[in-house]
Amino acid sequence: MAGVEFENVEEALEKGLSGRELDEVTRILYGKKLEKLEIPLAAVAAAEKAGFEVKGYIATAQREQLRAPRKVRIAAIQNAIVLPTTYPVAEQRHAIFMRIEQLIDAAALCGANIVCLQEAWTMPFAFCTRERLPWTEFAESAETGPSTQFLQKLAGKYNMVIVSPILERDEAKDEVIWNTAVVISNKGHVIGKSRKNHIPRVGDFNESTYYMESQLGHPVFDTAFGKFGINICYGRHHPQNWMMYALNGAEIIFNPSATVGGLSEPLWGIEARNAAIANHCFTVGINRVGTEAFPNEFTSGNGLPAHKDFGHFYGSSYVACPDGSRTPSLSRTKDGVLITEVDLNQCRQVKDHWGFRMTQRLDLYARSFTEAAKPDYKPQIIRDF
Ligand SMILES: NC(=O)NCCC(=O)O
Repeated sequence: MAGVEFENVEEALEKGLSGRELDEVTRILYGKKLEKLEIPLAAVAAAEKAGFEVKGYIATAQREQLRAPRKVRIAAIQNAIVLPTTYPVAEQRHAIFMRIEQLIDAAALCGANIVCLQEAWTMPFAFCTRERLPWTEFAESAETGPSTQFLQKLAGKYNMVIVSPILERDEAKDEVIWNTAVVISNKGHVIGKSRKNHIPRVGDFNESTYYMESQLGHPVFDTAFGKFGINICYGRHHPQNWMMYALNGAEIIFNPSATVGGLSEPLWGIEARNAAIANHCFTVGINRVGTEAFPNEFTSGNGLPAHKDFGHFYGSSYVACPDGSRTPSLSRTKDGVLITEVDLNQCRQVKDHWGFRMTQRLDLYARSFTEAAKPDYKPQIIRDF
């Protein structure tokens, strides 16, 4: 989209509505209103100085007699690339590292326990080009690569778990490239990794040129601050993908993404939120911001002229809760840190209330999926002719 980008849906609602009408529209669209979390002055000052946004919310649970509250502060970080895509790879990456350090420092000031970065955060989202060099040079070892080493220091320093979605080169196995999220513990060691399960072949998202679907299943990481899984970007369109992380015990499912307004924006606020409701867990949608232009033109396979940019990455990161409530979004245009204090006890409380797990009938669907996956499957249709 050319010209000035529209800033934020919630701000537009607040400009147009007020009083009881605003409260009712917000309740119906967003669920129970989440209280604001006070952001420490040092974080506000750092954000103002460096030109990013910090917002905070609190998602409560009922008090229980036998379980203490399990409060965890989740930080979702969204950002634009810093240097043009024509700069040397090492310089582009270093500039992003420096920016991410500012954002993580601010998250730490807000007491973040788990931080998740956006998909392929170390690089421009160059997969639209279908070119290999220089973009594949951003790929690195999940266990020992530069971004892992960089984040290990911050994780240890701030006692925070960090989810780092990168372009991985599996140095131990055929040097193949993967779209991977590395999980770094609050002590600074690599706990493990999860890979993207569903690879897009839509619009300019030509990612199947670079990497294949994960063979690692749906790992859930049991960390000092709760159990979570990572459903990378396009996987959010697949309800079964969310469901499998939840069945493996995830209380939080992160959805680090890179997606543009022209393609997916009307779906964005629905999919992660619906997954939180359906699976009795918290979900965290994180999307990059900005417009990234590439040196060479590429086409979108739709008959329109070749072009050099992808369109606008609309940010709008948010957290959705098991009870259907959600935070407002971060900006559509600015880098930002969204801090959400959640009480993980809400997962089981909502599970007991709505009972979707109890009524899910996995055995029925297991049989149906097995049949539907057969090449000679006949859909169950009853015809009126
Ligand atoms: N990165 C990625 O998977 N993007 C696909 C587009 C979308 O799912 O919105």
